[in-house]
Amino acid sequence: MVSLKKINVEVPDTANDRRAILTIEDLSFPPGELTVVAGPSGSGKSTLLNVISGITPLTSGSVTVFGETVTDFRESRRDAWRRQTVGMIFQDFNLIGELSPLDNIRLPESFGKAARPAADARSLMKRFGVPEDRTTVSRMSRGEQQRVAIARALLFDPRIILADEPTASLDTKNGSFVIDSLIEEAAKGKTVIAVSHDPEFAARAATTIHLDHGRVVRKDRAQ
Ligand SMILES: Nc1ncnc2c1ncn2[C@@H]1O[C@H](COP(=O)(O)OP(=O)(O)OP(=O)(O)O)[C@@H](O)[C@H]1O
Repeated sequence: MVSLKKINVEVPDTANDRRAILTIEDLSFPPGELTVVAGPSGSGKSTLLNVISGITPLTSGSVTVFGETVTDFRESRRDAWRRQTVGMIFQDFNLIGELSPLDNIRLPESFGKAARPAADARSLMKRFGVPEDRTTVSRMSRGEQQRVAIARALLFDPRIILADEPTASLDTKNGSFVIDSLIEEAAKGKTVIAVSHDPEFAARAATTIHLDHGRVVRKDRAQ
């Protein structure tokens, strides 16, 4: 379980000195489920993902993941924790264009030791239908690049998967493939949280959380 308690994130603001961009009293994300986070631009969706992964520092509050209060971790421990516990998938993929798909998938191995052994990158390529004959990812289509990004996010078999608009720049077929893959991961017991405006995503999620002005304004549970 990922639990957020009494979260407040403030940023410097020229007009008011400080401005709250995320305020959450109590919010939990259960394992084995896909949760979609929706809301207008600037409502705090990416900030919420970054709070869970420990990238954005809190002004106050705590994030507890499987019994560990990760907001108490020192930076180096949090980095190591993130590497082995959180898989991140981004709208713009964050791949290195000059590297091959295989090297992109293996990239997290070079960031330091992880507690869990890395999965076989070639098996991940097969599972996600990544073409094996491309020398660099810059020569791949967006749909193919997103498959590489998903495979990379799963390299250390993370218990949490965070995806920021992972279908936004994809056509319907590739978008559905991404949603299917994330639902498959949730079915294995992972906590999957995806920011998305895509109605297909929300329709297939166990829960959709709506944010506005940094606050949860609605929570829809699938019937
Ligand atoms: N480091 C920061 N410093 C100042 N303001 C920030 C910072 N990070 C985010 N913000 C502001 O916080 C608000 C929420 O940003 P966030 O990126 O979480 O929104 P979002 O819902 O993901 O938006 P979008 O859908 O446009 O990506 C925005 O007004 C943004 O400008």
